[in-house]
Amino acid sequence: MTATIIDGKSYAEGLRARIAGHVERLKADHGITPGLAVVIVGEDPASRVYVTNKARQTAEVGMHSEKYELAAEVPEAELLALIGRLNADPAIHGILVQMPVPDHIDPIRVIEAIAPEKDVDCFTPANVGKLTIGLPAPVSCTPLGCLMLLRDQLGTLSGLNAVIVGRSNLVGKPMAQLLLRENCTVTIAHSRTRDLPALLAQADIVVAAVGRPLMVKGEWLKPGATVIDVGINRVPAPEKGEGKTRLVGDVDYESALGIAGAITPVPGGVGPMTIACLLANTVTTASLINGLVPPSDLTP
Ligand SMILES: Nc1nc(=O)c2c([nH]1)NC[C@@H]1CN(c3ccc(C(=O)N[C@@H](CCC(=O)O)C(=O)O)cc3)C=[N+]21
Repeated sequence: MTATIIDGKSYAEGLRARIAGHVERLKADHGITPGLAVVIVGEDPASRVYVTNKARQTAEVGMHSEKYELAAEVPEAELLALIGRLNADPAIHGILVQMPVPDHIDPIRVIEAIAPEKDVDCFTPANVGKLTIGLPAPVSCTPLGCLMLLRDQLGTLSGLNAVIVGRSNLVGKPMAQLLLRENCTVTIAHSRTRDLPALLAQADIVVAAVGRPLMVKGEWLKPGATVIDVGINRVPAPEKGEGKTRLVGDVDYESALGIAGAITPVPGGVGPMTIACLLANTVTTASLINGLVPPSDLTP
């Protein structure tokens, strides 16, 4: 048996087309152009390319896009002041500060400065709380993208065993909340978990989000499991030439292919969904800020 490849890139394209339709309607019916501001601090070239891609895709779906590139040594107060101006700007409905920020800046202070109604990452305590009790609010982009792919693949998730590998605030914890809402039986495994293979042998759904290249082995999986690989690890690829690299996930893809029922590739799986869900969240916040019900196909 060979696993179905879950094409996140193509699902994300379709999602962006739907988002463009919602943006069109918000403009035509309500005079609202959803606006997203992306803020990056420092010179990391990979992050810059990635922020540029976000800005481009934002514009492509018809939204207003702003990009702020601050020097690595910018004082924390200056970043907080920018966030304050974006909070007050009626043209902006979503604010994303690219993480991580340089060491002299406290990420918690940055997150807490973002107005929860514009927090398209779902990083603020207010939105994490809303996610937990199921109130309408933006939902963490990567977990939302994973959930959309899982539903598309499986239909109902009710009653399935889901094992999430990784307990980060960014992915593992919000993913657990979303899967609980879907009536999955949820286990969060992490670096201190005693017997990961024994847990995975029971898992109908595996979400791997530990940031360790190729850690989850195909032999550990329950035959037919649906595997969502969140890892995006850049590793050396001497076969491509000296100094070259390639992207791999947290799952040992080659060995998983013969055992899983379905699996997301890296690249082309979860990554493109994360960006599309960022745009989806900006439509959601633009709707909520204006007292409108957000489109139901963009929220869990
Ligand atoms: N406030 C904040 N929110 C984030 O959501 C956030 C962040 N900070 N900091 C960095 C991480 C990383 N992240 C990615 C999203 C998409 C791809 C993506 O599209 N990847 C492509 C490949 C890209 C390539 O080729 O390098 C793929 O998987 O197919 C990658 C990485 C969002 N992050």
